[in-house]
Amino acid sequence: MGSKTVVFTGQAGNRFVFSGSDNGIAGNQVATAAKVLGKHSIFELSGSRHKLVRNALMSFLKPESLQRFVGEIDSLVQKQLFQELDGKDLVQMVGLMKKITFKVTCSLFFGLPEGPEKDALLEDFTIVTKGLWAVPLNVPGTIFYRAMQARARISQVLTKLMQNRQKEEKNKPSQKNDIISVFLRLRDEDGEPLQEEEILDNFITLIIGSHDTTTILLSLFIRHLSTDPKTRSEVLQEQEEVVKSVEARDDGKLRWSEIQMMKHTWRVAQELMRLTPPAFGNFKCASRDTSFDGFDIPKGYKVFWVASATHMDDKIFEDPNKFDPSRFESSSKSSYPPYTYIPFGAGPRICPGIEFARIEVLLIIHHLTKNYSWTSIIKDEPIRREPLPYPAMGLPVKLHKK
Ligand code: HEM
Repeated sequence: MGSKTVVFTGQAGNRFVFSGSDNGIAGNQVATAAKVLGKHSIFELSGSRHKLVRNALMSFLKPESLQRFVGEIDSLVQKQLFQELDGKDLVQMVGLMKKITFKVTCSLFFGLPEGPEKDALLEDFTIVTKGLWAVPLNVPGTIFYRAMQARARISQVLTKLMQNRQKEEKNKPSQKNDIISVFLRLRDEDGEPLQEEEILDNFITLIIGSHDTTTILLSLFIRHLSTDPKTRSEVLQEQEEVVKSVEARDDGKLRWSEIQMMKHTWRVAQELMRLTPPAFGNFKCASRDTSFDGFDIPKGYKVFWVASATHMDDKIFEDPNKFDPSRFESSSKSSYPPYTYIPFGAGPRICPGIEFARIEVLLIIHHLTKNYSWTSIIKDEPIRREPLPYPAMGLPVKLHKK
């Protein structure tokens, strides 16, 4: 990437990197990602502006708020899943999960209607994501150029969406509480609204931050269930209890209390993220001269933290290569120390989407296991990092309707 970079790999280093800007480490990405996401992206912000944008996101993404949306997320998941799977018995699961997570997110966050515009947007986000770590050469034919062109098209769609909402709100103020409304109503400490470009950069960041990471976790989950009968039967057993609980109610609708019942299913997800973190690590930047453990880190140096170094340390996670979701039971003796299990990062910049990812993953796994079983077409399909850890052939499976 052309930047001098310090790599951190242990608990003490993670604590230093994640503990906030007092240590001289800020959130900035490498130059390419900063251009693709935009200079106002939450990843680029620090101090009070970071707090302002983060608090706005959290007002929508915190568990207390998301509880109100469980019914809506569940309907969106079911609609997308069954629409895509109806009548099919051979499915590429990676592509399917990409489509479903993208459509659910765009509907819930932005109220974006179904149609060709949404499909084109998904294509463009795929192109933009490929450009995140490309060489920043903005000439026709390069990955970066294509990413910037796709970003321009995405900007047009999202700007139109924002402007329409602004007009609607002017004519008839509503109580809408999606992300667009949250950002349009947001005021800084001087009472000023955010500029259109600031909102836009953060919408793009939000979709990019949520899309591949959640798709990877779902793909790993679906892949694992087809190869590990013990885990499959444990997950199925828990999901059958959830089905009973939902069916015992008159309206037959899944609620927050049922999400809370899916504890083991989430532990399986946690263990999958320990072994294969969807985000291998992330870049930050030294905002001033600083030092760690006697080593100087000059201002401007990039800092990169790596999740697997602690996730696979046998002094932290006993028998680290063993797949064992029980490590995450709250009663577990082998509870891990802070700053060692970091699939979502840690500290003031810890991923704000954890709870949304948890709900979405649990609902998709719930409806898949309730309605289908599946077998992998490619035995032991490898995971390839390019740089994100996806099943190498897109995870084709044979579906069996229950
Ligand atoms: C399994 C799913 C996910 C994983 C593994 C994941 C992982 C991460 C990681 C590693 C970071 C960087 C933390 C750092 O460098 O300090 C991050 C930040 C972020 N994530 Fe996620 N994420 C996931 C889902 C989501 C979702 C669903 C959303 C949005 C709804 C989201 C939005 C963000 C945002 C906005 C940031 C930047 C936070 C800040 O700088 O304050 N992520 N995520």
